[in-house]
Amino acid sequence: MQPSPMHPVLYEKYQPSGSMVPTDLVHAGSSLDVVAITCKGGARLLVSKKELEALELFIPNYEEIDMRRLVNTLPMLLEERDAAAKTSYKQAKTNLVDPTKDARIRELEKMLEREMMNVERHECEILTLKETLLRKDRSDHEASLATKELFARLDHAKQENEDLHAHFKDETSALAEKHARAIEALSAKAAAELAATHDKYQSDIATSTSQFNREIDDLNAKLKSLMVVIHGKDDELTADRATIATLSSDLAAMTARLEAANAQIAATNADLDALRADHAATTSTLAQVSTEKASKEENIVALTSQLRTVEAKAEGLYDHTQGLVAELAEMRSELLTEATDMQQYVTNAMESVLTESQEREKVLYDHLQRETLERKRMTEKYHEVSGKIRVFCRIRPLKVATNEESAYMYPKPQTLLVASQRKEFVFDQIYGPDSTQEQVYEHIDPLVGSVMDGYNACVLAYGQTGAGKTYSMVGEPHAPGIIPRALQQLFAMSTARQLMYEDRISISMQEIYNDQPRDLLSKDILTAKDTLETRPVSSWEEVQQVLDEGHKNRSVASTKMNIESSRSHAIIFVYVASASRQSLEKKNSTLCLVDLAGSERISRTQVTGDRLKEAQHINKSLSTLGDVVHALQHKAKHVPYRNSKLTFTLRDMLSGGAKALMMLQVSPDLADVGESLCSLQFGARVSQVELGAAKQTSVESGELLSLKDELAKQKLDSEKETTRLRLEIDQLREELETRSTSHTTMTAASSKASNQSGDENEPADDEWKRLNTDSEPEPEAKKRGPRASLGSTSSRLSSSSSKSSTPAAVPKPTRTTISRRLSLPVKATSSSVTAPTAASTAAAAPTVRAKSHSTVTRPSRHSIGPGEATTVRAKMTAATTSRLASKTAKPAAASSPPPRKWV
Ligand SMILES: Nc1ncnc2c1ncn2[C@@H]1O[C@H](COP(=O)(O)OP(=O)(O)OP(=O)(O)O)[C@@H](O)[C@H]1O
Repeated sequence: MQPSPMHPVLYEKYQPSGSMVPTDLVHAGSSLDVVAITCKGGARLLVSKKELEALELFIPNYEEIDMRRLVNTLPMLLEERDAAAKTSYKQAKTNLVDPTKDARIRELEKMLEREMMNVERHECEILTLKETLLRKDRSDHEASLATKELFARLDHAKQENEDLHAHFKDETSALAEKHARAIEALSAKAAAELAATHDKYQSDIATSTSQFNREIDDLNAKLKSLMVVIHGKDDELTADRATIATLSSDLAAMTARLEAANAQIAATNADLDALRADHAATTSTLAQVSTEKASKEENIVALTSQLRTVEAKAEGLYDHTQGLVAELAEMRSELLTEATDMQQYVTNAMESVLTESQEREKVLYDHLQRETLERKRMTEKYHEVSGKIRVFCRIRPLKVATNEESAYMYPKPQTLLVASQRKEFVFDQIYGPDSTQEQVYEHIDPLVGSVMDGYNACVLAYGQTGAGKTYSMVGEPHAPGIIPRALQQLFAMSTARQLMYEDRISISMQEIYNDQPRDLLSKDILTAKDTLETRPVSSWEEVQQVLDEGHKNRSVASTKMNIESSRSHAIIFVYVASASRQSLEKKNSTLCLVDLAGSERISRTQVTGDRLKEAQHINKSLSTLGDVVHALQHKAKHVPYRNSKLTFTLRDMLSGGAKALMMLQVSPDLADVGESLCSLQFGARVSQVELGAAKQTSVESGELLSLKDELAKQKLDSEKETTRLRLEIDQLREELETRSTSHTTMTAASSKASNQSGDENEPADDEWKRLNTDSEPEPEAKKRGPRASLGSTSSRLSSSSSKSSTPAAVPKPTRTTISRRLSLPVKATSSSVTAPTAASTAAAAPTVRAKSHSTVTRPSRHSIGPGEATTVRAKMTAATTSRLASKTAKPAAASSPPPRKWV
């Protein structure tokens, strides 16, 4: 068999390392006119001789060229060679025509054309196969994309499932069903989608596989047919074998690729299996969830049934509760009514308790008031009965300028300790530097009140100069002292009892300056014959005016110890004449308020001139006061009242007829301790004085009036008796004259006895005369005379003699207006006192001396009463005396006390 002029290009790669060309190829090449050439890299290529010729013609260094390039280039080279050969053939034909060769050439040309067509067809087939493979790749890619999408959706479904699951846990039983349905729907949908996708994918794969298989089958069939053609054509198609081999190798490659695709498909299937497993797991989870759901539903059913049971019970309970609520509302309304009643009851009870407690409180307060008053009364009574002079001690505050400590301590109540001297003094009251005027007056108030009950009372302030006597007695505008308070109290009491009593109050003021009494209202020096000017006052305003007037006239001077020192003893007499509107009883009492001049140590004050004289007089009068106190303390028979004008003026107040209180003023300054000690010792002595029980200066009552009638009757009887006795005496005288002289001795003895009784009043007159002329102490023998009775002051004040025309020559003191002591506070209550009428004033005990200094007779200031009583008493005395002396001598004349004068 002739080798074809055109061999298909077959190439094979051999080992460059000297491996031999296969013998069959060598053989085939030789037999088929094929030559094996070596290309670049030792690759062996089988080429036909024509091709070799063309290579040698056009590419002589073909051994250095890549085998593939050579293979690709070969057809072109052949065409070139053919074209060159044709050209040369045409030239030769033109030169030499060979019909056999021409036919052969034509035949070869046709064969070549056929072969080329075959090659083109094969190439078309290969392209078709490539296209099929590409389509398959695309379908694989699409399948993988679909799978990915499916996975994504599955993940999404899983996520949703998880979300729903998470939500499922939190949802209540009411939402469980809905949730489960959603999960179920989603699961079903996902499963359906998955199944659909899977089915589609499977069908796609199956379609692709079947198509591919069909194509492979077709290709195999075609290959087979080709092989058949090739084998059928045997030698002619040897060249085609290479092509078939190439195609086979391509097919093998494609098969490998197909296997790879199958492996990929398997992997995809594995993924699908995994997906299925996931799906199965999801399905099992769903089944579990469904189971749980079912169990929950069962629970819900059970709970629902329980709920129904409970609801049924609740309904029953609700009905029961409704009944209870109604009952409760009823009870509540009942309770409310009861509570309202109770509240009302409690309110009423509380009100009644409150009212009761208020009444009780009022009763207790009244009781307390009564008790307090009773205590005061009892205290007063005690002092009244004991007749002691009360001593209140007051310590003035330290002067601001001096920053010293106080000289005193107060270890116990009513006790004062002079720290530096270690001496203790006990007084009825002790007022410290912080004490107020109110506190002081609180304890003086009962004493002043007793004046309205008919007692005489005296308050006298004693102490060293500057110790606060005037402050306590007079006070200051913002802190009134004892005098204004006492007068206000008297007016207040008078107003309070005006329905029961008719009170008339009048005032006298005097000072004793340099042992010379002076009327502060009339400004006159008082002599023995003078009486004090008395001003009736009916209101506090009037009192203020009188006090202001009197204080303006006081002797005050500035000293080293006190800027405004009182240089005289100031005495205020307040006369109270009361008449009971019911029993017609009358009482006259006097309140004596004394602001003594202050004692001073002349060596310390170093005063000279008038001040020295004043100081000497002050000290002397105070020392006579000490003598009086000493005498009273030791109950001496004679009390030296007459030794000074001061003691003589105060004799009634210091002799048992009055309640006396001494305000002992002391200075807290350490420098004044010496003087203070003297004052305190004096106060201690005074506190031991017992004046005797004070008596009410009662006077005239309705009983007394009837007694007076009886006395008048008795007087008539006694006068008759006297006449009868006189007759008897006359008869007896005649008998005596006619009888013997032996009766003369008896008559002489009776006349002697009569003379003795007439001398009894002499000491009082002597004393009176002595005091009028001389103020020196009386001899002891003379002091034994009877003590001046309370009536003496009254007698003094009731003197009808006119004022002495020549006052004693006393040096006038320097007078300073003490404005601070004049502005005493006004109390509205006092102004309401009814002013006594002129007639009643005239009828009252003190007879007022007019401003014109005309002297009028004033009855006793104290207790003696009107002239009738004195007359009755005198007549009774006369009757008794005449009765006693009826058998002895002539009756003695009734003696009345001589009129008492000031000095
Ligand atoms: N208890 C007190 N509270 C406040 N000040 C007081 C008190 N006692 C006295 N004083 C003041 O002390 C000073 C002297 O007082 P006061 O003039 O009353 O003394 P006195 O004893 O009357 O003196 P004299 O004997 O010289 O007249 C005054 O300025 C007075 O205001």
